[in-house]
Amino acid sequence: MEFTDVNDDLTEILITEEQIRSRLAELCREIERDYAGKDVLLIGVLKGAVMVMADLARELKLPITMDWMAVSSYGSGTASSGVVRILKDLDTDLSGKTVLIVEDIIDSGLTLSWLLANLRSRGPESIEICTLLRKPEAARVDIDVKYVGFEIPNQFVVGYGLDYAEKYRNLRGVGILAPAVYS
Ligand SMILES: O=P(O)(O)OC[C@H]1O[C@H](OP(=O)(O)OP(=O)(O)O)[C@H](O)[C@@H]1O
Ligand code: HPA
Ligand SMILES: [Mg+2]
Repeated sequence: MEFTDVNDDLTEILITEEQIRSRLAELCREIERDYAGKDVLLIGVLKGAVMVMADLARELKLPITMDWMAVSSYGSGTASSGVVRILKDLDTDLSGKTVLIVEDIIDSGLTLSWLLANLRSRGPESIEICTLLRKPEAARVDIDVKYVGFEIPNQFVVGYGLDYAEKYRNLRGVGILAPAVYS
């Protein structure tokens, strides 16, 4: 699916495929510097982080392993319920591990703040966050995020893994969803 097929559903294309590719490459160079000599466990948060995980992991010139956790707080709406449910837990034991959480978006921050507390209690050596997108104006909790791709306005976005009611995840860039689609 390309943007042209869903143009009516979007008010604006916010970030193109090429901008994502180039920003992820910059972030990877930072991560490579910060983690030189380490084995990094990337933890992807399903389902939204699938695209960023796939591209980030292939761009990184570091020995990495991957694991996945599935949590959901949005269901089929556009606002966080604040209630985070684990739909699938990790397969990996985190004790002593160097962990980098990979997310598509930090919106209210409620999902990650809950996830961080949960993962920290499992005894990793270190734990940091890499997110493609962040909405500073939407933050309801303060989270220390080491790697941020783009700061975006407080509007509901879709594409590159991000969904509305499970749709639009396969768009190659990120666009603002037209309010008419969800109101
Ligand atoms: O900062 P927050 O307000 O908590 O929002 C961010 C979270 O919401 C989305 O997940 P969602 O619950 O939609 O699940 P999904 O990845 O399967 O779409 C997104 O992928 C983040 O995990
Ligand atoms: O803006 C968003 N779009 C899609 N999913 C989301 N989950 C949190 N914020 C968003
Ligand atoms: Mg979602």
